[in-house]
Amino acid sequence: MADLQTAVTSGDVMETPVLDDEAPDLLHRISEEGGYAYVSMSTRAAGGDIRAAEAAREMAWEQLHSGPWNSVLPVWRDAYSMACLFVAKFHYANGEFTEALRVLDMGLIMGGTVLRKDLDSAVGKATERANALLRVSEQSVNGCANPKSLTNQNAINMTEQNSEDGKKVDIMLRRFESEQIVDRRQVLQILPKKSLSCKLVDRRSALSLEGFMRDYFLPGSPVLLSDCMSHWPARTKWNDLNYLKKVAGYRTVPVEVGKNYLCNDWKQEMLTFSEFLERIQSNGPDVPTYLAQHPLFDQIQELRNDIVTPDYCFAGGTEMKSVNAWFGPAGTVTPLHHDPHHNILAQVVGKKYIRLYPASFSEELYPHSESMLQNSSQVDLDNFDPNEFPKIQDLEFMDCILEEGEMLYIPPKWWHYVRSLTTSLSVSFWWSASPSSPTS
Ligand SMILES: O=C(O)CCC(=O)C(=O)O
Ligand SMILES: [Fe+2]
Repeated sequence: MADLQTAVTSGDVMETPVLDDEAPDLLHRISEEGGYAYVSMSTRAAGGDIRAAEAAREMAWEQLHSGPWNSVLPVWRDAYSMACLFVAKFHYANGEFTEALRVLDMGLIMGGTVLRKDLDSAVGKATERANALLRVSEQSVNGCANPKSLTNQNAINMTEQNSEDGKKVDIMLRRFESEQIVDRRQVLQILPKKSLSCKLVDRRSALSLEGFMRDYFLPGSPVLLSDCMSHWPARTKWNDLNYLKKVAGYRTVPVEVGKNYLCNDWKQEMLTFSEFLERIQSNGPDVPTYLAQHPLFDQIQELRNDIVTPDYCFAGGTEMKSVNAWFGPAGTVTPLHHDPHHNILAQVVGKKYIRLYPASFSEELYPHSESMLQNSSQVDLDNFDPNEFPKIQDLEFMDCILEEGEMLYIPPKWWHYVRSLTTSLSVSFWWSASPSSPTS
């Protein structure tokens, strides 16, 4: 017990070998961009001044928000990572491990690539410490030690929450199970008009890569792929919310709150994964909280180990563009839109309704005119006036219910609308075919 406690709170330093190597060059490049104040604050931060570290982080943050995301210079993203590492170092030295993790996650989410290794390894160390603290405080709740003698109040709070966890997690799991039982009549009441009445997407079991290429990839046609995910560790692990809480509970993730990204009341928030799981549990379908299109598996290695890149993504000489998580409660809607890449959407937990219109129907689907939204339709399939959007009325589409353990292939530029019917955890793999491929 004493050993554990010492191991947890002894003030060892958070090492940052890449930063130590890269800092002079990075600071030089930042001053070339006119970031003299940032350079001066960072230099003071490196010398042990926490307020300077925080000021540097603020300055980099402002640069990240000074214009459209794609116009932000990469050097400012690396500057943000560097400042996050400085700030996290102070928290770490003070035994504030969950706070250090929050700052490091912001660095991973918003920062650049140069200091990624340091961020990942610091996350590993801080997670270890936060978990050790949690174990100590759990033991203290059982009467072995005084939790107030520990430094990290967050870990204690988490233990206090955990004393109810037996009950809570049980409820979560029952909810997951009962949500699987959704009958067709109930589903049709929730879905847009005419759902499941047109052409259903082909469903193929254990389809070979050759069969996939020949019948779907080359013709550019969607297909539901079943019996090809049973080997994913996530298929067994992610049904247990306790597991997700354990590997990712302290980590910060960006979530979307509101009906969908085209609505005025829509906003983004940063939550810990534990807070997010609690929201999933408590949210009514009116205000869903959706962890949508987030590269969670670049951020959280343990979760990366639970998923497997489908062989189908190697069709056409793959260049993987992004692997994203889409986690949320029943009732999340991704409005009608298209993406430029091939997509395998893999359903790990729960089920979703998906409607697809071919790429060639673009004109009839009333794309927004602003450049940022040109890949989204103005039509809200859940509620639209046929007089305003007459062309979509009789348009044929394909649709399906993507069941747990199945994948859907969506060809590039095919329009898709997605609604979760249960609590749902899915992963999308976007890839582009090499230029020599006929479908690139
Ligand atoms: O699952 C969703 O809500 C949307 C998925 C999607 O749009 C995609 O994978 O491209
Ligand atoms: Fe999409």
